[in-house]
Amino acid sequence: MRHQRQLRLGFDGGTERNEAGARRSDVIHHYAPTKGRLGPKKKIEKRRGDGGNRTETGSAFTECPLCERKVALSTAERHVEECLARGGQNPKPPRSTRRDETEAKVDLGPLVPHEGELSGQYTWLNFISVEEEADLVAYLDAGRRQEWIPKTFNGLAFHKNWGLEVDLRGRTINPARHPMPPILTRLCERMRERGGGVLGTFRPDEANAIDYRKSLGHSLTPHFDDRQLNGDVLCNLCLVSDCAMTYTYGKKGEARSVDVELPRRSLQVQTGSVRYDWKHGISNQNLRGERRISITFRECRQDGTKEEGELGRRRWFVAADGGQSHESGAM
Ligand SMILES: O=C(O)CCC(=O)C(=O)O
Ligand SMILES: [Fe+2]
Repeated sequence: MRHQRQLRLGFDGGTERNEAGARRSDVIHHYAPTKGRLGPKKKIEKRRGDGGNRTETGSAFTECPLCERKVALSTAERHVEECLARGGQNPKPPRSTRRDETEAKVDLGPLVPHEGELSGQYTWLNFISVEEEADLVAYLDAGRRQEWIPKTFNGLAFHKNWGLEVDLRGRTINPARHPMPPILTRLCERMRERGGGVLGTFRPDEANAIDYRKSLGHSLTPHFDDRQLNGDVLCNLCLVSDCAMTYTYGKKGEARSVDVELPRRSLQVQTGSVRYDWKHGISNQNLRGERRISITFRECRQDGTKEEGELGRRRWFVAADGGQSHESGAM
């Protein structure tokens, strides 16, 4: 059965009319998507007066009523247009049940792919030596440019960051206040030069370190690193002690979960399905030692900023019913 759905679209303060000349309160599209997966109650509706960055639940994401993917408010307009053009077909169906076709063809170099269902998850064992690990920890603890600071976002721990700064609330990418230091850029070069096809073009321009203390109850709550502002590849360097990272897929109650061991001095790579379809987190009990440090390397999607600029003039206010997102994961 096809459901008639209502999509109410609008523009932010100062822009009373869209390009077609319609008043913003008049811009209502009715359409019947090809799939009837959504109930008739489900609608996207604009909300006025908050700059268009947050839904009523405070989320920077909303659910597309057509494909049901979570999309950033800042990119919702383009997404819905593309989705409409596809007749409501999900533009990126979850890939969790199949391995990326590229995986078979790419030279993996030292990357060991997950043996089970986590397509796009790789481990590079002994990415750094014992001496390099000691130097890195000493560098981080010396805190000459930045001290460890407590964080509450995505779970309690201490953290610091380098390189471009992703503002998850404002949906912008800002210049670096703390440039990536040579001790980290050397590691980025190693990833690119020795990491085979998966990392061959990886040029991280941001990194964050997290310092977990088991006795303080630290953990990493399940999250996606930002799927609009961060790039396709994430690399987590593991220091001081081992842990198990838990990947979860699907809605609460019916979610599948898979634990992956992350040995100290290894580099974990997340891309493809594991990066986009599975949340990742680390429970306190899965920290194997009293202290664990991770450094996560990412590429920012610079086009995310450009898009934000282009859309700045006519931002969408989109609030999906109950559409609170668990995104906003990246540090
Ligand atoms: O601690 C880790 O290994 C992962 C950290 C992480 O997921 C993040 O910073 O987004
Ligand atoms: Fe993460």
